[in-house]
Amino acid sequence: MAQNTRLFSSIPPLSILRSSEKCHHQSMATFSTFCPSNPVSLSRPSSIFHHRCSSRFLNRIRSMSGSSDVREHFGGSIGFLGLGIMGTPMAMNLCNAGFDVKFWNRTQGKSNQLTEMGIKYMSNPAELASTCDVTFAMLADPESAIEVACGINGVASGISAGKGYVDMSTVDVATSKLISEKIKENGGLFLEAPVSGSKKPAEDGQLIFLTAGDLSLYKTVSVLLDVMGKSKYFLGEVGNGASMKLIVNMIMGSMMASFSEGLLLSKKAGLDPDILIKVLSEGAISTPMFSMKGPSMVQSTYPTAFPLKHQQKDMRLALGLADTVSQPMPVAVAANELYKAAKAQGLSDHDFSAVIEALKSELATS
Ligand SMILES: NC(=O)C1=CN([C@@H]2O[C@H](COP(=O)(O)OP(=O)(O)OC[C@H]3O[C@@H](n4cnc5c(N)ncnc54)[C@H](OP(=O)(O)O)[C@@H]3O)[C@@H](O)[C@H]2O)C=CC1
Ligand SMILES: O=CC(=O)O
Repeated sequence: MAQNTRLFSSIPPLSILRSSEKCHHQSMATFSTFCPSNPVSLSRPSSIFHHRCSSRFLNRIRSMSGSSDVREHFGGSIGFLGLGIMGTPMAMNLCNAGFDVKFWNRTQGKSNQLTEMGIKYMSNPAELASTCDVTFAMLADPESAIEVACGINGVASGISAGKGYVDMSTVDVATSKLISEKIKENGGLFLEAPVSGSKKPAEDGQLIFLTAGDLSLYKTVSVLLDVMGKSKYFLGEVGNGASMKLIVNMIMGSMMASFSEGLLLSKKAGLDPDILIKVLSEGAISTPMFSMKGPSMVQSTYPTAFPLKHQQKDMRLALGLADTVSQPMPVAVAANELYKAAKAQGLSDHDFSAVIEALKSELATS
């Protein structure tokens, strides 16, 4: 107990500001971007904010599709880099809400859906960043995030004063800081904004943004984050968003490994795994992840929403984060070994729930 007190007392107090209505931020006048007629006062100084979108306001923004209203909230042009499982629906939501969107993807052929919607393809990230007011990226991993931002014809070589770069890829703190420095050296503003939520929340505009970095850019793009998501946090210094995301995904990855173990044990013990899923859904450890992924796991099918290779990347990066603060991570280390084994079995591009296959292989050889 005493140890816990010491651990948490070293963390600055979080004054997370909540709003039940998107336009009724209870304590922050500076965040009235969407609702200028609704100024509110700053009750406590803080660099950490949380805004929840009210469905009423969200529906209004979404119903503005194609209308000029939406441009009153953000009149600039938007670049989008990385049209994978997540990037494609996110870019489509921005376009459907009436914003002016252009894009680039490494493999041009994968983005036909967007070209068919009339979204213009730019020849490289530098050209995209130089012609857009704000450029978003949703890339696979630290390597691709660095290459696209800092490489030849990268965002940093196209960006200039007043333009913003928002990197939503899940990366580690060092990568995010490196990209931030490069963008700032070239006069741009930087916001890291990894997301919690998978393919379906991306399609439905229900993501949770974990942002950090330039506060003015956060304010500028708030309306765009609200089109793509249901909730957003501003967590202060660059690196805090990355860390928060890695911790969330480390927990998720460990939970999935443990869930897999339970499903297999129920079967071995002569129980029906489908009933286990039902029991879990009714109790205190109920989670949408178990209810949504469990039935297909029982059928040994893993339709990809969150690729297993990305979950293993997040486990690895979260363990790296723990290393920097010398925290032992026995549960996550064990789970990471399973994801590595699943990758070695060729399951990288399957959904991360395919980690159960690595356990099945262990059982078969034990
Ligand atoms: N899927 C999910 O449920 C979630 C994913 N995330 C995170 O979001 C990010 C994107 O995930 P997701 O959309 O699933 O991933 P995908 O694997 O579907 O897409 C990855 C994207 O990165 C691009 N890319 C990969 N390597 C390079 C490179 N070297 N240079 C340029 N572009 C590259 C790919 O381009 P190309 O088409 O050419 O291959 C593609 O556009 C990841 O960081 C992931 O961890 C976060 C929340 C949920
Ligand atoms: O990063 C994955 C997610 O589901 O969140």
